[in-house]
Amino acid sequence: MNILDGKHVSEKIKLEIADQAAAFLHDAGRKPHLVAILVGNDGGSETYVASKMKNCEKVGFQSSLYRFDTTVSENELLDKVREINADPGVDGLIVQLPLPKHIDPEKVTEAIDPKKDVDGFHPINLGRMVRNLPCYLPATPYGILLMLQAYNIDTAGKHCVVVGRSNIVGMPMSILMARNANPGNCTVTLTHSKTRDLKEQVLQADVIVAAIGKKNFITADMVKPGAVVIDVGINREVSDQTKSGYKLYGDVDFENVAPKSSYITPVPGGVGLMTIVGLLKNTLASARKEIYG
Ligand SMILES: Nc1nc(=O)c2c([nH]1)NC[C@@H]1CN(c3ccc(C(=O)N[C@@H](CCC(=O)O)C(=O)O)cc3)C=[N+]21
Repeated sequence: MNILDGKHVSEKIKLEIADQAAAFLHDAGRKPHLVAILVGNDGGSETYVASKMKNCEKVGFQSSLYRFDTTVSENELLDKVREINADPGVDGLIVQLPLPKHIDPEKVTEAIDPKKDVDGFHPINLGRMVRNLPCYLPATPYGILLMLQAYNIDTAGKHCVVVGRSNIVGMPMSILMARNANPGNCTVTLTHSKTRDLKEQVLQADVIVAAIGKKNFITADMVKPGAVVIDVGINREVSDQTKSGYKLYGDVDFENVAPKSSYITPVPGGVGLMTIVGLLKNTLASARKEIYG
């Protein structure tokens, strides 16, 4: 069993990004600039956005955070998105999800200029991804691809079983793993809450991507010996054992699955850290006009 070390890989890639950000500053006279919009004060969202901002500073990006109260109207939020779209000094814009119920996340996502959509959530970027055209890949799937690449894991011809069909992880991940690309070239099964005999499906997998959102959902009896296990879960539980007051659990029963796997991502210290790298790489690509010119 080998640990896919998100800490190590993300730090290494961040050094490369920092070099490229410094070169961009030298050439363009400004830093790559990421803007985040955060609505309300969901505990998870607070931590992730804070981490994104902190990592921007670390690699020499400018970052700005716009906060809104939960009571903000959809129109007010859309106005802010349009204002940032029009600002030539901004390269990337993300609106942290989830949003309060009275705001349609689809409307907000589609209001973001696809050229600044460094989350890769806009239907234009999604469509371009499906067609294997240059685009911003969604940060978490992108981070997973970078992790597989970092460890030279060859996925061609393998059977990949994705568990969970969310717009931000499971669905795009299933498309990326099936594409004619490396990593990719897998035979993909996308499973979800209505899948029958889920255990039998997952047992077929050479590569498992677990993105369900339930602690310890993937147990050792579901895993073929030698499988590559990618755990996207970030389930928080209150704990007085940690400084932060909470403990993170993945979707995989790590303790029992790890000995059966060939490679496995830990939580924390795995996919979450790579997600941030995906976002930083998209923001740099936007500043350098690599995707849309
Ligand atoms: N518009 C939007 N874009 C996102 O990219 C987005 C989002 N909304 N909503 C929620 C998910 C979740 N997400 C994570 C980012 C970093 C960690 C991360 O850094 N995790 C650390 C630990 C963090 C901790 O200690 O809480 C780790 O796994 O080691 C996790 C999860 C981005 N998301």
